[in-house]
Amino acid sequence: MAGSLRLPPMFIKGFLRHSAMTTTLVPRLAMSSKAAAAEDQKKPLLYSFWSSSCSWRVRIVLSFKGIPFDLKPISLSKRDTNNCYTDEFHQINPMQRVPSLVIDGHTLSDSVAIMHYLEETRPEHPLLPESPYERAKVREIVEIVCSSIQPLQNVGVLDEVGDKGRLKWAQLWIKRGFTALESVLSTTSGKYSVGDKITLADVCLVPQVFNAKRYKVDLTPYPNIVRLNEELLGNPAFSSSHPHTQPDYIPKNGF
Ligand SMILES: O=C(O)/C=C/C(=O)CC(=O)CC(=O)O
Repeated sequence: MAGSLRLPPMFIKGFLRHSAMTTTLVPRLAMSSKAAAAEDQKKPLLYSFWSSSCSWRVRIVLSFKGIPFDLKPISLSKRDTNNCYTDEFHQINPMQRVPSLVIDGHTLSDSVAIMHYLEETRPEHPLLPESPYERAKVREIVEIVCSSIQPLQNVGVLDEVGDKGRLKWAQLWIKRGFTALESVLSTTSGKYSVGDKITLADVCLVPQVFNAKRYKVDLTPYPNIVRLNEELLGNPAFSSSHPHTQPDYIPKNGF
């Protein structure tokens, strides 16, 4: 895992705000300037927004696999000047949302595609189990979050729903999906969502719980989800990439 993960979050946050926004703090401090320049050249660039659950998925995978990267904040809000709705950003992400990752000479978009690319090209610290059955269960959980929950409650959809109904709408789809997830997890989970190793299922679960809290969903009916979320937030790959550690994080309404 990335060597920066043991630094206190406040140090990381302060450093990121005033530096090149890289997650490779400790390795870089120990590097010669020539080695650091070579490292910079091949480092992936992640376009990310602090509150985007899809961006957090990719940050977790990069951290878990120990892949150093640079980060460029792109906002999902039209009110911000660095928003994703510019012609320039359209060239990077045709859906005009985050995340996008520039890596190996390619520009990739859509968090699930990016996660699989990283898993296939950087198999160290695997995030898919070996058994086909367990892989299928991981993919089932990934699908529940990434197809049946998050797309129905993302900011673009909620903006269309409007201020009056947005909280109720977000809660409806999160609760529906969490009821299914809770049932799946009751048969698949060990220490983590599928067995005792961290997988892509966990990578998708934690950011979705963050969204659930944001939209004030009562998590009492979902004890497995709550237990797994607490366990995973103790892992450095999840805590170091948390939205509240991001350089573009703006505390708002206590969230
Ligand atoms: O890359 C994806 O899988 C999806 C991205 C989005 O829907 C944008 C986003 O991050 C919205 C959110 O999580 O609030």
